[in-house]
Amino acid sequence: MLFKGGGLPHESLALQEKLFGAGPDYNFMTRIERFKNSLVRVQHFIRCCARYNLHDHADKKWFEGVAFPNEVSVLGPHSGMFIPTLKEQGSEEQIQKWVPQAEKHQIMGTYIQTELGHGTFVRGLETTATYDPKTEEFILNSPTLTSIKWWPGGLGRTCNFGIVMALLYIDGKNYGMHPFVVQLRSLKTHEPLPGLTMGDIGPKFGFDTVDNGYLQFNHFGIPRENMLMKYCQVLKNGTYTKQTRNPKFSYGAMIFVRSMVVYEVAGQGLAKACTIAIRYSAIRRQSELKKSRPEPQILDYQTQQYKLFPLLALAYAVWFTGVRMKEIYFMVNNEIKQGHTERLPELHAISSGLKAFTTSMASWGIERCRLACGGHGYSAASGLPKIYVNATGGCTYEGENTVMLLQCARFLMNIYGGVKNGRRPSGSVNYLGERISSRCTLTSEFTLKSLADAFKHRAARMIKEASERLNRLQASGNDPEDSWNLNSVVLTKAAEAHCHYYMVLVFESVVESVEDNCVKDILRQLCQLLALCGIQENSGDFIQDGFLNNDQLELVKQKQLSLLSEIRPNAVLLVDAFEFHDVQLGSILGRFDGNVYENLFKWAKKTPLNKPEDLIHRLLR
Ligand SMILES: CC/C=C\C/C=C\C/C=C\C/C=C\C/C=C\C/C=C\CCCCC(=O)SCCNC(=O)CCNC(=O)[C@H](O)C(C)(C)COP(=O)(O)OP(=O)(O)OC[C@H]1O[C@@H](n2cnc3c(N)ncnc32)[C@H](O)[C@@H]1OP(=O)(O)O
Ligand SMILES: Cc1cc2nc3c(=O)[nH]c(=O)nc-3n(C[C@H](O)[C@H](O)[C@H](O)COP(=O)(O)OP(=O)(O)OC[C@H]3O[C@@H](n4cnc5c(N)ncnc54)[C@H](O)[C@@H]3O)c2cc1C
Repeated sequence: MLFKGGGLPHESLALQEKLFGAGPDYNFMTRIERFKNSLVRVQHFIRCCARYNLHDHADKKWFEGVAFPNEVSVLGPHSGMFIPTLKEQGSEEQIQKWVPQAEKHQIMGTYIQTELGHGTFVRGLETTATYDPKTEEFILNSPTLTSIKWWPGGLGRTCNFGIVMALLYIDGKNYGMHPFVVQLRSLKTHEPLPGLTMGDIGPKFGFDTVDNGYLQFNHFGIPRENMLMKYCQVLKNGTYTKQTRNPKFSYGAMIFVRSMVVYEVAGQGLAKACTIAIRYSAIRRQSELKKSRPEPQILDYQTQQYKLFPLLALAYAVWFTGVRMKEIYFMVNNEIKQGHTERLPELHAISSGLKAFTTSMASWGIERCRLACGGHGYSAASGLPKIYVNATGGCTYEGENTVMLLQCARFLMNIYGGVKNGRRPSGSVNYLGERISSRCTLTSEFTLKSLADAFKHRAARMIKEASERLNRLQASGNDPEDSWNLNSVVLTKAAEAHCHYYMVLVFESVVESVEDNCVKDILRQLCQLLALCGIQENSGDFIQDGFLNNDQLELVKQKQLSLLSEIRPNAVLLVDAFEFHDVQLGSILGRFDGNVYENLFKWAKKTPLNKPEDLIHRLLR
């Protein structure tokens, strides 16, 4: 079982629940109906968790995949950010107080950080939490219009609790950003508590099932015990204490979600889109390949294969990379819990870089899948619009992608600078300490090692050049900040090259680990295609320093084209192997039984615009 691990039993359980599998069609609902319908499913999900004894995060995730297909429910911020932040940043006492209630959904929480005026620049956030030793309270306040909290999922109508990130002030001194547990709504009436102005921020590009909200504090008091105090404490008399700690620990929730997004959002979204487009391309017949012969499946056109098979390879690559990213997160997080924080900067860099690289690629790939489905791809019946709006949110939330690439680049520059001063890098950047061959070893055999080496060369060269350019900009009189900005396009490209290499390397290692020779051969073809397409699309990067020559580029093109024919017989099986149930795809084009046309017709007949009593009918009569 290449993909699912222990998931199937929970998926089957979820599929037995009538409320999840059937019910009203999402595409025919208004935004409010979508939101209400999601809340109904949230409540049912909570009942199911109790009934089936689902406590483990991973088990719940399998269930959620069926209960909330291609959408985020209010449980996302609750279980993905509120609970993890309590667990990671709360003292033992605080964990005991809030986590059990949160896990039983007796309280529902969210993560409240972004403000109207600032999302990216966390140090620019303005909400204040001022300690008053007389009342032993923190007074939360929104001093400006731009300080109003804006965007948190579930804040608008649903959540009664939140973790608020605010600037801690004691005796007029600013101690920086800290997390506070805040009760937002009455547990009896569900009304916002006095001193809070809150609501939903309005319709969005997607995320209709989540009430992203706003929140304004008017000198709102919370008990001293509500600051999360694992790493820092404010004593009753206002004394501030902290353990020797990295101040970036309070950014831990962001690292967690970024690490999960690679698999949960980018990997799943692209794999679903490929499943839909490739299955449909095997059903759809159009035009003539040969005169007087039956119309071919559109998947037999080389151009269609050229559109879709590189995306299929990418979907496998992002999936594997997402699984690896989760493993790294849990490994390094365990080290950190034991006091070893050395790998935090690397974790921050790789999770930021991969979150950005994979969500951008997936977002672009899902749109290409839609285009590859022709007219029917544009219909909501394809399921692709919903998958797209959900996945493309990942390019912005949890750190805007360009900003995240620059964070990754910052780490790469630090490491490269260290190497110049004789330090040995390790982990995901150990190659920066190697002597990189300037001669390309690619031959027509295209071994995975030689392909990965080509990406290693490209990443190492681009990082080196970005670093040298930065130094030159400074040497010519620019200050460090201006030099950084004047170099930032080059820096983002260096970070992308690093992430691209990492992804090829992960895919290569998965192929090498497979024992079944048949599966191994097929995965090798996909991995080759991924790498060859990467070389061709970025050919300038590979020829700029003479690493690759024109003859080799021609070989790359030839091999790419021959791989398309080699992959064709297995293409549908390769998407079936993701094992998405029809409920999870939400697509008529991607139905497992291939019965596309009959169901498109049935679906169109159900559209609300066809209802006879409709106002439009009366207007047109
Ligand atoms: C098996 C499975 C198990 C579990 C799965 C269960 C649950 C999963 C559930 C959910 C997750 C999965 C999927 C998600 C699905 C749906 C998502 C649903 C909803 C969406 C939620 C979205 C929520 C949000 O968006 S919350 C708001 C997020 N906001 C941001 O991300 C803001 C971005 N900005 C920043 O991060 C920073 O401010 C900045 C990095 C841009 C700041 O830069 P600046 O240069 O100003 O940095 P400084 O603060 O000064 O830092 C200087 C040094 O510190 C380093 N640094 C920065 N950040 C970090 C960090 N986080 N950690 C470590 N180090 C950091 C920085 O690099 C500098 O280092 P240097 O050494 O000085 O160079
Ligand atoms: C669907 C969704 C859900 C969300 N959920 C939550 C939530 O639950 N909780 C929460 O607190 N927040 C949430 N957010 C907010 C989200 O985290 C922020 O929108 C995100 O971090 C981006 O910040 P921003 O909006 O300030 O973008 P901006 O920083 O204003 O970005 C605008 C442009 O400026 C550029 N830019 C900004 N800074 C730099 C820089 N230093 N260098 C180069 N370019 C730069 C960016 O690249 C981008 O092109 C959510 C957002 C969305 C879309």
